[in-house]
Amino acid sequence: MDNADLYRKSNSLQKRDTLLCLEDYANKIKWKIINDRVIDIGCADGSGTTMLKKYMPNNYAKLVGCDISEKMVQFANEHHGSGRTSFRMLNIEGELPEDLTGGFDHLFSFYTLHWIRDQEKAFRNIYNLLDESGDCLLLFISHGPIFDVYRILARSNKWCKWLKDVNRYVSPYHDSTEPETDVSKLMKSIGFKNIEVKCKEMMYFFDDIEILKKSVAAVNPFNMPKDIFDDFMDDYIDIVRDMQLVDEVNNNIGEKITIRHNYHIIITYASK
Ligand SMILES: C[S@@+](CC[C@H](N)C(=O)[O-])C[C@H]1O[C@@H](n2cnc3c(N)ncnc32)[C@H](O)[C@@H]1O
Ligand SMILES: CC(C)=CCC/C(C)=C/CC/C(C)=C/C(=O)O
Repeated sequence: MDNADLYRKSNSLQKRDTLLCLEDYANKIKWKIINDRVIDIGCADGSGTTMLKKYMPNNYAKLVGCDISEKMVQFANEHHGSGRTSFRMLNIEGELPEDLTGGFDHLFSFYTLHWIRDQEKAFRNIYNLLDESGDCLLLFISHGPIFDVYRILARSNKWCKWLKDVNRYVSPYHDSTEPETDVSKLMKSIGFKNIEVKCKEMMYFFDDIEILKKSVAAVNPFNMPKDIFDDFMDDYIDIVRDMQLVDEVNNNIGEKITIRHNYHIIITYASK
């Protein structure tokens, strides 16, 4: 996924949940009197990073959005970079650049950590990005039907060739019966303190099939030729229908279709 403009236009679900999370948790963040240094991991187009400003003191020192995608970082700098706000490449499960280590008072990450295979490395990096007594607020998917649909398509003769690495893109907690315990134990083992982990059941309704298709396309991780992607999406939607997630209601002004999306997210607050 590196189409920043498509993601910008098709991330209402992610934006809604990020705002709900910030409304609930922003008052837990231990803001300094002045010169807070803030980092956002997995910034994508940068609009979520900019949203953070509404919940931060105005006198912050710097706000750095990071992403593994060069295209996302370039788009974010062009559209949201200014003064104390900048964007740079960083692989949160890679080696930390020296200049970032211990450099932040607060770390945020929304809808990113479920993309990460090496959870221990990523959480250790989060710990090491924080200055002493720094804190973090993280939101990521634990369980979601999108991953079940990926797995069904990966088992089909038609799509197995393009989805060979399907489990690379399934949340590490999708099959877990105790995701809260998994995350809490991992963070405790790394040395985090004041650990709060909540698994929340969420529901979101897509107003029509085309909106759902664009939302799925915006986070599509599979590399396949453009000329077969529409067919892939049609088969994707057929499986969503088979899962009884599409409600077709006939009202007096014609057929109304909504797609019900039930999923679980993990929200984590902790300090160093
Ligand atoms: C679904 S977007 C979330 C964007 C934004 N945080 C939001 O909530 O709308 C996930 C982002 O994480 C980035 N990402 C995936 N793996 C990453 C990694 N290992 N390190 C840093 N960013 C990564 C992707 O490039 C993508 O831009
Ligand atoms: C009914 C159904 C399968 C809906 C999928 C909805 C959707 C596009 C979820 C996004 C999941 C995801 C990986 C988000 C992200 O990383 O931002």
